[in-house]
Amino acid sequence: MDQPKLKTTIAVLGCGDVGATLAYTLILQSVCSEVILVDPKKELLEGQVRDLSDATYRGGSGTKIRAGTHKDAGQADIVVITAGAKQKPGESRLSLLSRNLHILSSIFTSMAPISPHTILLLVANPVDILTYFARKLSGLPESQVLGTGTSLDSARLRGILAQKAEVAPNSIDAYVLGEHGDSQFIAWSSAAIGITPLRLVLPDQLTPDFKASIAAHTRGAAGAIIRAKGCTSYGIGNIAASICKYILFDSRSVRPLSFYQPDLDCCLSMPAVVGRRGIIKAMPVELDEDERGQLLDCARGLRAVIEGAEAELSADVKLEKALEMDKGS
Ligand SMILES: NC(=O)C1=CN([C@@H]2O[C@H](COP(=O)(O)OP(=O)(O)OC[C@H]3O[C@@H](n4cnc5c(N)ncnc54)[C@H](O)[C@@H]3O)[C@@H](O)[C@H]2O)C=CC1
Ligand SMILES: CC(=O)C(=O)O
Repeated sequence: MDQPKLKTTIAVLGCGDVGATLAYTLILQSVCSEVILVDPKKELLEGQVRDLSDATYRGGSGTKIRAGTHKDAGQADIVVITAGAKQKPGESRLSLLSRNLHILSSIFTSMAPISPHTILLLVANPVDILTYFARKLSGLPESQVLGTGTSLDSARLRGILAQKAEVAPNSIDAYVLGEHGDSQFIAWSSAAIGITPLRLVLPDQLTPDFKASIAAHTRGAAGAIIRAKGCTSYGIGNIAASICKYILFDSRSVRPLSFYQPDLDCCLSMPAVVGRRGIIKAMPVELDEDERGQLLDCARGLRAVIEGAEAELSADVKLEKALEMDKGS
């Protein structure tokens, strides 16, 4: 396994609610030696850097924080993309696609040339679709491009199952897989507490109604928080920071992450081993027939969105080329 190198840099693109919370968590947990923040809102960027710097002066975190450009970010060990619009109450993640795909495309233009060793971690929504396009736009190997995917949904699932089973959340081994969005599904057939299958721990409770209510809770968690406070940031800040730590420390942790699935031709979440080179390998998963069907439905839905977005992106590129030619003539 690789040894962590001495200077480690994480660039966080977008320093709104999610980017700033992530940067704060990276500092508190001493994940890297340097955090570079990038945001076109100059005043906000300067304010966040000054405020976050104040958190580094006490307690010996050792992490330095500074403002940077997209070009600087392109040379970082990890680039975390939180740049983009967020959902308003009642809006779906997919409704952000057009806006956030344009932002993503402009980010890769500004970051070029990107270091061939950089790992890209997508957070902005719709995260599975943006992960798919980040892989194409960056030209990086597919193992180096990943999205937080259903890690946050899986954490939420752990939380609710821990309450029901009256055990600590970290004793729950259960995953939400597929899309970080409405077509996500819970892999109930492999859910366990310690080494005990969930069906033995909750023998009377594990009915179709119970499963449906847990799935609705998990799927609806973001919407409920956004209605209450306008954004979600702490859960994702902690999760994205942990993924950065798994990468830089080559920890080989197994997490549900969004990455390219060659057999489905899209990015969605399945369990994977995470280490210094990004996705080290996909873990084999046993799904029952119903779960397998849900996975295929999820992939079909994501493929349809990708095909629509591909047309939009190529129209965009054509328009940019036409404008360039116009300027040149
Ligand atoms: N994957 C997940 O589990 C989660 C994803 N999100 C997503 O994260 C994204 C960010 O959310 P918030 O931070 O709450 O939004 P926000 O609006 O507070 O911050 C977004 C920031 O991105 C910046 N930005 C725009 N274009 C940029 C560019 N080209 N380069 C760098 N920065 C740029 C904006 O100026 C803004 O400051 C949203 O798409 C949201 O849906 C949020 C929570 C969880
Ligand atoms: C906003 C979002 O994607 C989440 O909190 O799950």
